[in-house]
Amino acid sequence: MAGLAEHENLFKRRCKWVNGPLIVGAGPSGLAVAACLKEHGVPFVILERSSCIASLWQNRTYDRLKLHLPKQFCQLPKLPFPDDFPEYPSKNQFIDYLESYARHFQLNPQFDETVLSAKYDSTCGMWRVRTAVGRRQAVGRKAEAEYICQWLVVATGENADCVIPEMEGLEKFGGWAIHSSDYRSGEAYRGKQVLVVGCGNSGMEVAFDLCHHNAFPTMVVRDSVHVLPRETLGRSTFELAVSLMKWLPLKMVDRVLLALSWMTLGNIEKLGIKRPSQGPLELKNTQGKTPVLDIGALSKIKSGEIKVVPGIKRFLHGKAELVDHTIIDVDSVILATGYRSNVHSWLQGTDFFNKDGFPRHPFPNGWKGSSGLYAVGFTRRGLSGASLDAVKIAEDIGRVWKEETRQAKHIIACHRRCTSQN
Ligand SMILES: Cc1cc2nc3c(=O)[nH]c(=O)nc-3n(C[C@H](O)[C@H](O)[C@H](O)COP(=O)(O)OP(=O)(O)OC[C@H]3O[C@@H](n4cnc5c(N)ncnc54)[C@H](O)[C@@H]3O)c2cc1C
Ligand SMILES: NC(=O)C1=CN([C@@H]2O[C@H](COP(=O)(O)OP(=O)(O)OC[C@H]3O[C@@H](n4cnc5c(N)ncnc54)[C@H](OP(=O)(O)O)[C@@H]3O)[C@@H](O)[C@H]2O)C=CC1
Ligand SMILES: O=C(O)C(=O)Cc1c[nH]c2ccccc12
Repeated sequence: MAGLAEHENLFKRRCKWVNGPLIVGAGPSGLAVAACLKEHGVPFVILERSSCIASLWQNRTYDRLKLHLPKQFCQLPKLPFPDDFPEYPSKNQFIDYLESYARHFQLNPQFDETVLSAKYDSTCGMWRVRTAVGRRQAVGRKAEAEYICQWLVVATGENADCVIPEMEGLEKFGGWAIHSSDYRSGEAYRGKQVLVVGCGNSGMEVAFDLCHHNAFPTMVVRDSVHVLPRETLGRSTFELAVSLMKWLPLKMVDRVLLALSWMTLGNIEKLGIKRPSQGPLELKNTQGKTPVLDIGALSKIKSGEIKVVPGIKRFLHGKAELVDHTIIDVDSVILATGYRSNVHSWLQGTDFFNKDGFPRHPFPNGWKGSSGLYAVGFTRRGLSGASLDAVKIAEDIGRVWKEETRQAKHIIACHRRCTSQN
């Protein structure tokens, strides 16, 4: 009976055959794979839950945001940034580039379509992907669709959902409490005591922006973090690290980076910011924890404009109690507590992804699963990692596509010959 009900559901949904791969997500990763597939002559469908490309960049970032790696590490395959872009493009320049990238390659994602589930059907050797069609905020029942495809490319990103930790008493706090992805600028916080929870790149940059709007930020550093200057000796620290990696082992590069950071930033432990025991690149590679590339927050911490406090024990009305039992006044809270992958909420029946929604096999082996499954943008290596994945995936699918097309043409030609002879 369950089988019959499932069949009836299938007929109620719109069912579509995808000629080529189905790509889930129209962020930089999904766009990069699609552009590379175009170059190989492979058709595809891109599904995107929001109403625009690169929704993380367009809808969930603050105004002050700039790329924090130099531009050559952030451009997508096959189309470089315009020559007049600065070393660190602004968020709007990056969005303009992505829009022109999508136009140039005529990628045309299907917007407002959220993938609800995807499962490999071994009886037909195809992926079955269920979606909800319509705006996320739309009221009423949404239409559903089902796609059948040979290849499934997961491009939903490392930052698909916000991490909002459970914090005792937050419901009693009474003031504004938002995630950093909802923060645009410090304009609305002028003169306010703002508690920024988290000290990754988002926490640091939000606290820095708040200073520029005459708010009074206090940043929670519950554990440890690496802070590196964005530039060392007039050169990008990241670029320097990439160059050193060609000659030195990772641990040695970490030591050089830490020595150079000490020269530029001084001893940050004196400011209440403990450094992790692993080096910055080692920590990024093993745990995915990105070092902070400082654009000015540290000097605000030194000057006392940004205060640093240890972890939070609980919230009270208009206040926060810290783990050292100090109680501080707080008008607003910004949770710069990071993001997580959402792959587990929709991809079923495969152990290719681990419990955190990242490929089980780390870089450079996490881009290809079995049965036509691929992952792009889960290398914890930012946009350059996504570009590397995209090129490999398109080559791999392109090879099979070419062979299958050749075989299909051969069969059609044989069929034509047979029918013309009879
Ligand atoms: C604030 C911020 C700044 C960053 N700056 C840099 C930088 O300077 N340099 C760098 O290299 N990296 C940077 N990163 C890393 C970042 O991960 C990449 O920049 C990039 O956005 C990743 O692209 P993506 O396409 O993999 O993921 P995303 O940009 O997150 O795109 C994924 C897309 O999938 C869609 N999606 C998710 N779930 C579904 C579903 N179920 N159905 C349909 N669609 C779905 C989402 O709506 C989204 O549009 C930054 C990240 C953040 C948060
Ligand atoms: N300019 C740029 O290009 C920018 C890039 N980014 C990138 O975006 C990605 C996400 O960055 P970000 O949003 O900062 O997230 P991260 O995951 O890097 O940082 C989250 C922070 O929140 C802290 N945290 C989590 N839960 C709690 C809690 N309950 N109490 C106290 N602290 C908590 C974490 O501490 P702990 O480590 O102890 O868990 C950590 O300091 C990164 O890759 C980053 O590099 C972000 C902003 C700007
Ligand atoms: O900004 C990010 O989140 C990135 O992942 C970019 C990035 C890739 N490798 C790094 C090493 C050090 C600092 C940032 C990055």
